[in-house]
Amino acid sequence: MNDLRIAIMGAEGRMGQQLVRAVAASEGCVVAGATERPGSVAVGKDIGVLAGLGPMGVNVSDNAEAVIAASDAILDFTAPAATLKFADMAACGGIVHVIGTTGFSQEDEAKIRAAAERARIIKAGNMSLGVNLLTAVTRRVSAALDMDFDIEIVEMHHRHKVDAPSGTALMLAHAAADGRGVSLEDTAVRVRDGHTGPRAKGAIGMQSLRGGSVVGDHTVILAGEGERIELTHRAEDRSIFARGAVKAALWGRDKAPGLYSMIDVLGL
Ligand SMILES: NC(=O)c1ccc[n+]([C@@H]2O[C@H](COP(=O)([O-])OP(=O)(O)OC[C@H]3O[C@@H](n4cnc5c(N)ncnc54)[C@H](O)[C@@H]3O)[C@@H](O)[C@H]2O)c1
Ligand SMILES: O=C(O)C1=N[C@H](C(=O)O)CCC1
Repeated sequence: MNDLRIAIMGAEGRMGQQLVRAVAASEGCVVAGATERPGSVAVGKDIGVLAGLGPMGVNVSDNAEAVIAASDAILDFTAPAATLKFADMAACGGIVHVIGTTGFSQEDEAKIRAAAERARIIKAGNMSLGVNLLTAVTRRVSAALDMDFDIEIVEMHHRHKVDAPSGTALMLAHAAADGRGVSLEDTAVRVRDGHTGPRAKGAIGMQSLRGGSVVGDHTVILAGEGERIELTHRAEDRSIFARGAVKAALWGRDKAPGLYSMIDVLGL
């Protein structure tokens, strides 16, 4: 089988750099292209040099359409507006689109579902093995406990993060809601301020902290009368997300068009 030709979208970003290194270190795939937003100082530069690996002979382009047309898969950790454009382009080519971007609206999510009728999209708010295991555990524990246990999800990220709650917190909240057999839309509480009154029974709370260089911490708290369970994951290095994204691209190469998650990729 030929090596999977992978393009990195947003190659200059915190995740973009990790993705270049992860693809270069993996068997069965090559870095075939890289993009950045028009006007970025990275455009025209060798992606291997930018990632600290030495020349790779692949320059960063601001022409996403051309890069996608020459790729079998794209790894996309950019921004919602960019990801929606890439989803259309990836759907035209029927290629694998790994979406790590977070912060989508409900309308954005509907557009991604529509693109997945033609592309093979693997999308997750967190691509690490640990968080996807935590997601599976959260679903199970939430199913086992009754509504007398209050569920709160606390996340902390670095000062540059622009969306809240994190994509991971939303994944965990959806898993808790699924486990309980309720809809997250009906039970989520994202903000508390002022005279809130007592906690509503069955609410699933999410709280976001921002500061410093924190890569990503998440805790699911299940608080009952006289006892409390806390399930925590701490990301120490962004390479865990990048390795998951490469695994997802390789997994997706022989799949039918559709919208998949890392739970599918990892078989959890
Ligand atoms: N799913 C996961 O496992 C996971 C892990 C880490 C980060 N993320 C998410 O990935 C996204 C990026 O995070 P980051 O910390 O790398 O951010 P970042 O700001 O460092 O990187 C984003 C990059 O995308 C580029 N970009 C924006 N629009 C573009 C366009 N139209 N074409 C090409 N490039 C474009 C930006 O110039 C920037 O270099 C965020 O949504 C974040 O929440 C997800
Ligand atoms: O750094 C970020 O931004 C991260 N985003 C993802 C999220 O929103 O959960 C994953 C963790 C890091």
